[in-house]
Amino acid sequence: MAHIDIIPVDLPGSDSKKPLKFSGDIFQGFNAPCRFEGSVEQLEVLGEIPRSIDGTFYRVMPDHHYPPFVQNEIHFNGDGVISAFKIENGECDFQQMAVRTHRFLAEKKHRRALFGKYRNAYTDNPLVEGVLRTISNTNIVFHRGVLLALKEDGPPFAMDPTTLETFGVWDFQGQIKTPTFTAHPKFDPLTGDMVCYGYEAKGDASKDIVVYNVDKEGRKTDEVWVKAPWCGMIHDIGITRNYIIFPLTPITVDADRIKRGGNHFAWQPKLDQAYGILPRRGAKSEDMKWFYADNAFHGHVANAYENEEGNIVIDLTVADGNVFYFFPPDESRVGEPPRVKFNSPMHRWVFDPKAPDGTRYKPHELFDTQGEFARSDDRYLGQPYNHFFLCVIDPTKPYNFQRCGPPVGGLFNCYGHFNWKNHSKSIWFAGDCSTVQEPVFIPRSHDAPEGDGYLMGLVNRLDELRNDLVILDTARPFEEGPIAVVKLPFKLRTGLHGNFVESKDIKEWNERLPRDQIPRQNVDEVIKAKAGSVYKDGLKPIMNGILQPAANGVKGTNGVNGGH
Ligand SMILES: C/C=C/c1ccc(O)c(OC)c1
Ligand SMILES: [Fe+2]
Repeated sequence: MAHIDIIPVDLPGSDSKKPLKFSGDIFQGFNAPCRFEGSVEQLEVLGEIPRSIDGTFYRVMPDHHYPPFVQNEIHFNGDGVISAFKIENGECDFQQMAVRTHRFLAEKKHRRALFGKYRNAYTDNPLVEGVLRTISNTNIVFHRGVLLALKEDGPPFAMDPTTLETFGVWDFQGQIKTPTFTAHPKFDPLTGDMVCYGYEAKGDASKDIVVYNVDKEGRKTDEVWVKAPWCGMIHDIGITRNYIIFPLTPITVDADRIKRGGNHFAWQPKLDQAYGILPRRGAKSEDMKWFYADNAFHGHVANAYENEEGNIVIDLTVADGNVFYFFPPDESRVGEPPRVKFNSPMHRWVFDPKAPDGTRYKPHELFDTQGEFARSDDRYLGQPYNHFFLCVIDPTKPYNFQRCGPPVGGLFNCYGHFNWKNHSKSIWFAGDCSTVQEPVFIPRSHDAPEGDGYLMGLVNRLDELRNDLVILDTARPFEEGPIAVVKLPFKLRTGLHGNFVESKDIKEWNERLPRDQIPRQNVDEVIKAKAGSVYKDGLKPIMNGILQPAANGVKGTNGVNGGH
């Protein structure tokens, strides 16, 4: 009788011809891989999309293209995929494309994962030593005719707003070459300036922060290098007319932990939170001041401004524990269950920019709600304002655990409209099988009052494994529900940030900056390994958590079988 050999099972990421298989809890239920690129014209619309909405809602989600080979992989380490909802004449067309990062292209060539842990190059397959490993999965912004897909560990990738084609790394015409660039640049509506920065700007674990101003003509007008009191995450900032505020979160970076193949970040339960204050124009390194407050975890900034006394007001959600459970403290005991419930009200801080470095503060005021992903009317960015919007967690509302399982991506079950003026709240509950993703605010018209317009965002229908794009009218109580629901015939995944871009801005820039004049990256060139980048200290990359000292002067081998 014929004998059938069973082929031994290879490690994921090996050269075997085994078909892809995703396993592990970050790929379950609503967060099952999407990996879709393409378009759907004329999505089904319930209700009516206001005809005055003429533009595209771009948003980004992490979506691993290949199954990871590292243990305890995290959602934040997935390839950036851009979804675009183009709205015109009451209709909506959908388009989706992965950002062609160097990492994505290198893995695509080999048809498997080659990059290891989140922000840890020591865990990569030696095949891709020195290849740029950022994945552009955190924000997507429009800047002078291009979309910039952003992740704070690397430079921006530019894309075509119309086709979602990736042009390549964007260095602002050679003006910005630092290795890291924030996912939260701020656009001042009064001056047209872009305020941006990079932390860990001199490599892993460096305390150096670089801060830039790019003016409305695209010229870099300011560059200042400052030091943080420790190397920690600076994910988002606030700007006022004259200052930049840098929330520094007590989640820190340790070079040795990284070299051992550990996590990039670890939560520090005993460390303060800090706020760096820097003048926006003409600042020198020594102008940076740091204020401190008790340990807590920063969410996103709603807005910031200077009040009549010349003090800095900054509003952001702040949680009372480590929201990033996947970056536990170094000393945390194995098997200790991560905390899942936090208080995360909107915090208002009022800082005196003339107070001495090291001054301690308490929150000035709290807005009683539980939420994250604050948005406000971008026409008022950096100026006195009243309206903000949040993804809200209302634990008193029902959740159908039986049908939906654990709420993937967090139990944000409402959109909220808040007003500082009278502390009013208006809340839409998305339903007992639904959660919501970060919304965008669209003004009703250019001269509409602050906060008057529409809130647009993706709802996860956890029972149907589908997304809806909902539109709420901010002039009506949110309790009345959306005025339009755009039905996507399939599901995406938990996303991060997005922005709405008006069609007229895209058209105008298509004329100012013809697409064929934008240089394109060369795929073969960008995925070529640039040897010696991170391993120069005598260590070679590790796989599956095992450190391997490099043989004298010998670089890592070809990585067959995952390089173990
Ligand atoms: C709320 C999200 C924050 C965030 C911070 C750092 C990251 O690398 C990231 O990747 C998707 C997300
Ligand atoms: Fe963010």
